[in-house]
Amino acid sequence: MAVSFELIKQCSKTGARAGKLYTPHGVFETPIFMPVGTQATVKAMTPDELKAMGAGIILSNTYHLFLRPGHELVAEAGGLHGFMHWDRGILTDSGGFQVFSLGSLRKISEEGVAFRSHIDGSKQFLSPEKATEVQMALGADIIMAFDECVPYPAEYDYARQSTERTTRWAERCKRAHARKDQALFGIIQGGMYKELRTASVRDLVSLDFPGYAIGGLSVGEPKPLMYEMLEHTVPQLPARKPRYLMGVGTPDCLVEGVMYGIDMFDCVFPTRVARNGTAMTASGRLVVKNAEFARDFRPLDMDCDCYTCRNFSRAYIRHLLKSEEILGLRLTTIHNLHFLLRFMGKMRQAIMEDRFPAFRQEFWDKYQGH
Ligand SMILES: CO[C@@H]1O[C@H](CNc2nc3cc4c(=O)[nH]c(N)nc4cc3[nH]2)[C@@H](O)[C@H]1O
Ligand SMILES: [Zn+2]
Repeated sequence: MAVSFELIKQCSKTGARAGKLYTPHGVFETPIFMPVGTQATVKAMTPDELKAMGAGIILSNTYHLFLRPGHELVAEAGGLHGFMHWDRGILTDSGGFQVFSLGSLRKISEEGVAFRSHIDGSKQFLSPEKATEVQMALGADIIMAFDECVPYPAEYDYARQSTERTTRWAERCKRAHARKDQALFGIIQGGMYKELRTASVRDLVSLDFPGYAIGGLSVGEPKPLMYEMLEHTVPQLPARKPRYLMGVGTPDCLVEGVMYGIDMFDCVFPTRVARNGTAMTASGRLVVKNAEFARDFRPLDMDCDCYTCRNFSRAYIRHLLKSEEILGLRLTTIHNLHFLLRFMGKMRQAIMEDRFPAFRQEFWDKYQGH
C-alpha cells in the first residue's frame, strides 16, 4: 500500500481523532494541515524553512503544472520531489477545481473538460485519464481523482448529474492509475444535498480508494451549511481510511472539521493573506499594514515562538510591507504557516489527552471571528 492510515486515538465525545499517515516520503501525524504550493513552490518559502516549521505534506496542482512547465519536464527532473527539492510528502489536486475557477470558455462533456489556458489562451483538454497521467508524471505521493466541484448554489438535478459523472470519472481514474507508489483518493461530491452526498459516498467507497476527500465545500457557502454537510457525510466514510477536507484552512473551520472527524486539510488562505499583510493569531486576524501598528514594537503574536515573532516587530513588518520589500511577505508567511501547523499540533495533543471538547470550547471563547 503506497499510503496507509493508522487510527491512534478516537475522541470519546466527538468525531475528532488522531492518527498517522504512512507515505513513501515519511510518516505524518494527523490531523494535518498541508501548505499549498500550487506551482511547485509554497510561495516565499524555501523547502528548509518549511521543514523547520514542521510541514509534512505540501500540495501542488495538476492544472497549473500541466500548463506550465508541463508534466513531461517535471518528470525529466525526477518528478516534483526532485524538481522542487522536497523529500517529504506531496499531494496533487487533479485540476478539476482549477479548470472551473481559473480556466475560461470551459466545455464539460462525459469525456472531460475543454478549456482555454489562463496563461496564453491556448485550447486545452483534461479528461480523467489525462489528469491521472499528468499526476503519475508529477509523482506526488497522493493524487486526486478528476472531478467536477459542484458549484454553490446548484440545482438538485445539476448536482445529481454532475456527482454521478464524477463517480464515473473516478472509476476511469482508477483504471488509468498505474503507479503502485502513489495513492489515488476519491473525491466526494453531492453539492449541499444530503441524499446526493450519501450516494456519492456509497458509490466511491464501493470503488475502494485508499483515502477520501470531501469536495464541493468551502466554495462560498455559509459555514453552518458546510458544517451540516460534514456532520452528515464524514461519519459515513470508512473509519480506517484518511478523510481530507479540501480548501479549508482558517482556525474556526479547522476546529470544526477536526471535530467531525477530518484528518487532512489544505488551504491557500494562510499564505495568501500573509502576502497582503494579514497575520493569523489565536484571537483572530491582525492586519499589520494598518497605521495603528506604525509604532507598535511588539511581535505579531505575543504567544508565538516563530522566527518572525522572536525577532521582528509589527512596526518593522509594516514598514517592509508598505515599502513592498520581499522580506515583509516572507516574515508574515513564516508566521501564518507556523501558527497553523502549531495549532494542528495543539489539537492533536488535546485529542491524545481526550480533552478535545474542552480545547474546542476554549478556542471559541477566545476567537473573535474570521
Ligand atoms: C473559499 O476559498 C477559495 O476556495 C478555495 C478553497 N476551497 C476549495 N474547495 C475545493 C473543492 C475541491 C473539489 O471539490 N475538487 C477538487 N479536485 N479540488 C477542490 C479544491 C477546493 N478548494 C481557495 O482556492 C479559495 O480561492
Ligand atoms: Zn509568529
